[in-house]
Amino acid sequence: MNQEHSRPASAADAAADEAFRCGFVAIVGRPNVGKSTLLNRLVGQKISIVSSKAQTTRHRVTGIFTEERVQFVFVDTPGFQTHHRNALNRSMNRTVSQVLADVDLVFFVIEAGRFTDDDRKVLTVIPASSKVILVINKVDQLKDKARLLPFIDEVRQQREFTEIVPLSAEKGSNVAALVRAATPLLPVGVPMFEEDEVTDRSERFLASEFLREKLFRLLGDELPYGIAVEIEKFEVEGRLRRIHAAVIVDKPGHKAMVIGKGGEKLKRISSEARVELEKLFDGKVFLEVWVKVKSGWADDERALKSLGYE
Ligand SMILES: Nc1nc2c(ncn2[C@@H]2O[C@H](COP(=O)(O)OP(=O)(O)OP(=O)(O)O)[C@@H](O)[C@H]2O)c(=O)[nH]1
Repeated sequence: MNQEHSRPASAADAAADEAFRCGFVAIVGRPNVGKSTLLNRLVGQKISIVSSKAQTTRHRVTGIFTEERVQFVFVDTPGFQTHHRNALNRSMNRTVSQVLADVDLVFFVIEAGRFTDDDRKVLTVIPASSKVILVINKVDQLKDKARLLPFIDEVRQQREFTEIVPLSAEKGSNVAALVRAATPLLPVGVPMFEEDEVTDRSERFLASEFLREKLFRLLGDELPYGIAVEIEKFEVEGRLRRIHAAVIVDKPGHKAMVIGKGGEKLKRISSEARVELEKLFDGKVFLEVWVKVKSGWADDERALKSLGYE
C-alpha cells in the first residue's frame, strides 16, 4: 500500500534520493499487537522479549537495522496500560511521550480487523506533527481478506497516516514493504552506529531481559503482578561472565511462587536463561538468581527510578 513516489524534480532531489538516510523510529501500539515481534523481525536478532502476556516490554529497547542506503534506529516503547493506574503505568506513559517527541518516524501498530478503544488511546498521545506509518499486523490471522480494505478505510478516519502497510511480523510477509515505505521518510544523514551493532544496550541489560522472558514463560498464569529483575553484579573474566540477579516481587507469597516446590521452578528459570545467555555472549555464564521481596515497589516511583525505569 505504498504511495507512488513521483520522479525527482531537480538534480538536488535526485541527490537526496541517493543519499544515506538515518533516523529514530518508535514502535507504538497497545499491548500484544506484536511490537516486539516486529522489532525482532526487522533487526533480525532476538533482543526484545516476546510473550503472549500483555505488558512485557517495560524497558525501552533500541534495535539497529542497517542496509546499503539506510539505518533505522528503533526505539521500542512500552505498551499502554489503560486499566491499572499506578506509578508503574504513569512512568510508562511518560516514557512513551518522551520517546515520541524525539523520533523521526512512528510505526503505529494495530491488529488486522480489530481497532479498539485502547488503539484509539494510543493514537491520542502521538503528536499531530509526527510522521506516522500505520502498520496493520497479523494479516495472516485475518480469515476474510476482503475485510482488509474496509478496515483500512475505517482506521484512516482516525488520523492522517503517511503510509499504510499491512504485514505479518511473525511470518515476515510484507515486512520489506515497510522498510521501503519508511526509508524516504528518514532524514539524510550519516549512520549513527556501526553496521554490525544490533543494539546499544549493555550486556547487563540483555541479561535482565532474557531472565525476565524466562520468568514470563515459565511462570505462565502464576506470574505475580509487578515482578522485576535487577542485575546486582555483572563481571567479565575473559570469556566467562559472572552474573548475580535478583528477582523482585511484591509479596512473600509471590516469592514462593517464583521459587516453586523444592526450588525447582527457579532452578529451571535460571538454567534456561543461562543457556540462552551463553549463546548470546558466545562464552560461559555463571548465573546466580535469588528472589527478593520489596513490598509495594510497583507503586513507588522512586523504587522504579532506582531500578532504571525512566
Ligand atoms: N498470528 C500472528 N501472531 C503474531 C504476529 N505478530 C505477533 N504475534 C503474536 O502476538 C503476541 C504478542 O506479540 P508481542 O510482539 O509480544 O506484542 P507486543 O505488542 O510487543 O506486546 P507488549 O510487549 O505486551 O506491548 C505473541 O504471541 C506473538 O507471537 C503476526 O504477524 N501474526
